[in-house]
Amino acid sequence: MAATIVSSAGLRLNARARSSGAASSRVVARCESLPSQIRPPRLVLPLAPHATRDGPDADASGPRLPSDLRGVTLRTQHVAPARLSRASLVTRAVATPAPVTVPEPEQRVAISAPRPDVAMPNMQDPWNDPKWKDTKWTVYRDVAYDLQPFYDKHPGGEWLLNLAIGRDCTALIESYHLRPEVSTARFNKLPVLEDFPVTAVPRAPRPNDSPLYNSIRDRVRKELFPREGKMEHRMGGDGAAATIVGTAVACYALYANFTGPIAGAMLGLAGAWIGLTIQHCGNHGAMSPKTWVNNALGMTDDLIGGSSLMWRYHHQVSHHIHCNDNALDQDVYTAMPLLRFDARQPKKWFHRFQHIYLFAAFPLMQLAFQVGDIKGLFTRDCEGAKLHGATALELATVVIGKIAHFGLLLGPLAWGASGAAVAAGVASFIAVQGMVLACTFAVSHNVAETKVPEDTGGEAWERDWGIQQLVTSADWGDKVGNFFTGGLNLQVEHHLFPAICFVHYPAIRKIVAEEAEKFGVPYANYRTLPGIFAEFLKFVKDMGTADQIGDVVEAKHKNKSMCPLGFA
Ligand code: HEM
Repeated sequence: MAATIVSSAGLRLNARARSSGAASSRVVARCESLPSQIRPPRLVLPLAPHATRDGPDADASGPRLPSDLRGVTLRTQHVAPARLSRASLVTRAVATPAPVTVPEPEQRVAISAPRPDVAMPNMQDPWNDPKWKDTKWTVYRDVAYDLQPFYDKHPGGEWLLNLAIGRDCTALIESYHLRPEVSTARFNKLPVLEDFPVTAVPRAPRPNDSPLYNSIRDRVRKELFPREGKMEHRMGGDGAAATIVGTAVACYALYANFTGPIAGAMLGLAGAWIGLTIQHCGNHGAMSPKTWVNNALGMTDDLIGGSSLMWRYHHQVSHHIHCNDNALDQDVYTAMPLLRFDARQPKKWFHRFQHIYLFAAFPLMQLAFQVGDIKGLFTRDCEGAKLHGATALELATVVIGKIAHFGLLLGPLAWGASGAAVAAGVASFIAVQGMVLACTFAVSHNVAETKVPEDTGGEAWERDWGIQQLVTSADWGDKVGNFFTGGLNLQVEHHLFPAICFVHYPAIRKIVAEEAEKFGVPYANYRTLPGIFAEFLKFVKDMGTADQIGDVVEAKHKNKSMCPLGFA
């Protein structure tokens, strides 16, 4: 049996069904109509591998088929491919004989992407309703809670808890706590907000509904951290932290005494090392069991020119929860229109040169962050996530951080360095740090196999979160890369376990690889940084000319302007 399914984004799926017995046949969905350079060889249908959805009576809480395939009776089958290649995006499904229903074009529903922290259209607005406006509300699995009684008691600290305020926190809760039964049990002690308009709050993904994720996490708990409750998953990074801080202090001493482009470049390298490692892991609450240590290390981001507050919202709420989602992960769309990292974004004539001018744009990344941080302070919005829970102290860190950062950079003027030497040193610092950070961040989510066409997974919150993390991230290198990038080279492991200290990722990686193979989910893995960087450049070049796929999906920005100055 062979059928052609045309997706809502105009993709043509050739569903080949080979008879393998009277009752079932095997279907391989293959994406054929995209230009070869942007097309993953096979299309992922991110269904939970052991889950079934056999028609309209299936459990409503279970995984849902991509909208194009609704009507096709599919039952997923556990398949262990003989060899996992970095480019194989495979889902095989066992189909019970049933007619393949191809939706007519007019029946196709455009994917809407309500912004996660703005009221759904035509619903009550708990963010602005005086009844709820000042409540520290959160929604966990369709129930609204008041977090106030837990405010000073959260073992992960107040700043992380604040991320949950004013949104559906399900994905944050279930991806951050290694013992989900402990963290979710705490909800039983929190006041339920009975008449809260829960349906007005856009739903978050539900990691605990992912069999793949649950399976990996169970093994990580049992095999790597059997002494449960001892917080060992947040230990082990002290030596790395001391080395990195020591290096940064030494580089600053060099810069202070020999101010100029070379010392500025050295300081830029040290700043990038901080940015990749201790600030990142600290802001995730994963460098230490002590909250104050995580907060202090997290604030090194402010010293190197970023903002720890903006980073927590941007990175953890927007990027981690919706990794590589075209409309909800701000890392995908904020580089537009300058850089096009996704074929679903509109193409401009100059994108064909982006693989060249990218080398001029990346060194300026930090300047873009500076503008974004200041804007975010006024708008209480970092583009991908509103700062609903940010306290006055957290907001103050943005201002204090900028003063400290520029104070350090311009400090040599106070003890006699010339303006030209300081200017050269600062320029060199900004360019080197920006280049290193941008390159290291970008490769992990911008190679061909990390881009899954939008319409393969249904609505953002419906997708299997575990599979979504695997198929949108790529690993490279091993322990050495892990030390120098704070685990960002093992991006898949980092996305699955953001609250585990990076020193444990190489061990977790073995479990991830085995489970991915068992579940038949592709796991992208490059041997070296140059290897993945070459693929990244090729991908950026391809994106410069690739035809646009489908409609542009944008998050809806109802209540967009919260800023008295009219920003946003
Ligand atoms: C919204 C309600 C939340 C509740 C009820 C809650 C509950 C808890 C509980 C009970 C623990 C101790 C866990 C254990 O001992 O195994 C914990 C730890 C922790 N929480 Fe939360 N939490 C919430 C929100 C968050 C958020 C939004 C984040 C991150 C963005 C977060 C990050 C952490 C971290 C990093 C720890 C440290 C220990 C660990 O890794 O389990 N929590 N939380």
